[in-house]
This record gives sequence, structure tokens and C-alpha cells, in this order.
Amino acid sequence: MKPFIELQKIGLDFGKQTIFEDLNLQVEANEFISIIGKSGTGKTTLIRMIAGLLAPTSGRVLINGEAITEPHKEITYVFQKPVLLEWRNLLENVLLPIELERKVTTKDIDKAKEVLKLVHLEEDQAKYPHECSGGMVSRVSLARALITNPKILLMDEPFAALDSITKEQLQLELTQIISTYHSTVIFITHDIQEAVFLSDRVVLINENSNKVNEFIVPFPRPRHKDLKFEPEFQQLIKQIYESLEMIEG
Ligand SMILES: Nc1ncnc2c1ncn2[C@@H]1O[C@H](COP(=O)(O)OP(=O)(O)OP(=O)(O)O)[C@@H](O)[C@H]1O
Repeated sequence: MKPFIELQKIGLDFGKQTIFEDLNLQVEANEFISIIGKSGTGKTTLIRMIAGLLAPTSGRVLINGEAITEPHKEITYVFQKPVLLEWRNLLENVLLPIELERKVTTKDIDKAKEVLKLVHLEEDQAKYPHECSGGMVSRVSLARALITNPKILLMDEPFAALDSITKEQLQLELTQIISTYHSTVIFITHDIQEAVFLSDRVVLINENSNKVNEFIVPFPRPRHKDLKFEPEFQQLIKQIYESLEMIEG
């Protein structure tokens, strides 16, 4: 079976700086993978290429066997720093991707309310961004990504700025949401525990941004937060940590 997302022999230079030399990666449909690597290894650059926002210098990015040359309708990008429009309430912010394409219908409004409910913000839809906590802003950003039913969700450290309790709640919500939406997810994080808890596979990349190691996460879904205290879970974190230490030197 051909992979849903395939990076074939990717090379990328920014001027004299080589970011990728020969990166190969395959992602199956409905798979959740996390990418971990030291700051500056090219993780954001990698998902910008998958999003069609940046062309590789050599090699190809294929989605469902077709080369990506521009932003793709079925891909949604959740940024590191969520950007909400301050003059629009939360419901209106969630509706933005639809409005940029066409006239909003009552069905769209119902759908926006449904995704806001999924992220536990149904009571807050009339609030404005300045009235929201960091966790709420991240939830709105996730709801806005879901309204288009994306086949592929690219998430760039979406929870990095949150406190650990809020982060944990959002991780649990994300696992539930993904099982409802059947999206394929590529998730960037610096947090090994987060990567293991959320993913089917954790991919480590190094300084030359060539994939160096990957770890299959064998725990069945749905995953409960107590999984984090299981010895097998801790053992896998240790293995990834040691592998990361080795590639970072
Ligand atoms: N548009 C660009 N033009 C030139 N250089 C760039 C551009 N975008 C990124 N870079 C450089 O490419 C390298 C990789 O950047 P990238 O943001 O992908 O790293 P990252 O692994 O996501 O880092 P972090 O973990 O800190 O977010 C960095 O050295 C960065 O300065």
C-alpha cells in the first residue's frame, strides 16, 4: 500500500545553509507521528514543505501519490503561536477559514459550534480573544483547524506555551478529537513525554535534519492519562531521551 504522505530524498538549502540533505519519511493515513529534534534542526521547515508553503531544493513531497507544489485544501496548519483576530469573537474566529473561501451558511455555524463544543468552549463562543486564557486560545486554534475536516493536521509545538496541567488536558482532548476526525497528524514537540503519549511513532531528526531514528509507540488507544506512570511508558521515554542525547552529542 502506498503511504499517504511521502517525503522522497528531500534536500533543502537556505542560501549556503543546508537544512536537509537526503530526508525520507513515510506516513500512513490516520497515523499520528511526532517529530523531535534540537532547536534549529528544521522541524518547522519540514512541515512548511509538507504544507506546500515551501518548495524543497531537491526531492519531492507526495500526498496520496501526488507531488505537492502549493498549499493543499486538505491540509491544515496549527501554528506555534496561535493567531486569533482580536476584533472577532471565538465563534467568528473559528468560522474564518470558511469565510475566506465562501459565504458562511447556517450549517457552517452549527459546525463551528460543534467543534467549539469538542474543545469545551461551547459556553465561551461570544467571548473575544482578550478575555481568554492561553489554554482557551489554543483550544480555539484547534477548533478552527477542525472546522475544515482536514485530512492532514500539521501541528507546530501547539501546546509549548501552556502550563503543564492545561497541556495535559489538551493532550487528552487531542487524542479524543483525532479519533473522531480520523486525521493524519504530524506534530512537532520538544517534549518527549508528550510525543510518546500522543503518537503512533516518534521520529528523531538531527543537525543535518536527516531522520536518524524512529520509535514505534505500542500502547493501544484510547490512552488514559495514567499511562504516563506505567513502567513501559517510562522505559520508552528513556530510550528516546538517550537516543536524542546521542545525536545531539
Ligand atoms: N525562510 C528562511 N530563510 C533562511 N533561513 C531559514 C528560513 N526558515 C528557517 N531558516 C533557518 O533554518 C533552520 C531551521 O529552522 P526551523 O525553524 O525549521 O527549525 P526548528 O527545528 O523548527 O527550530 P525550533 O525547534 O527552534 O522551532 C534555522 O537555522 C533557521 O534559521
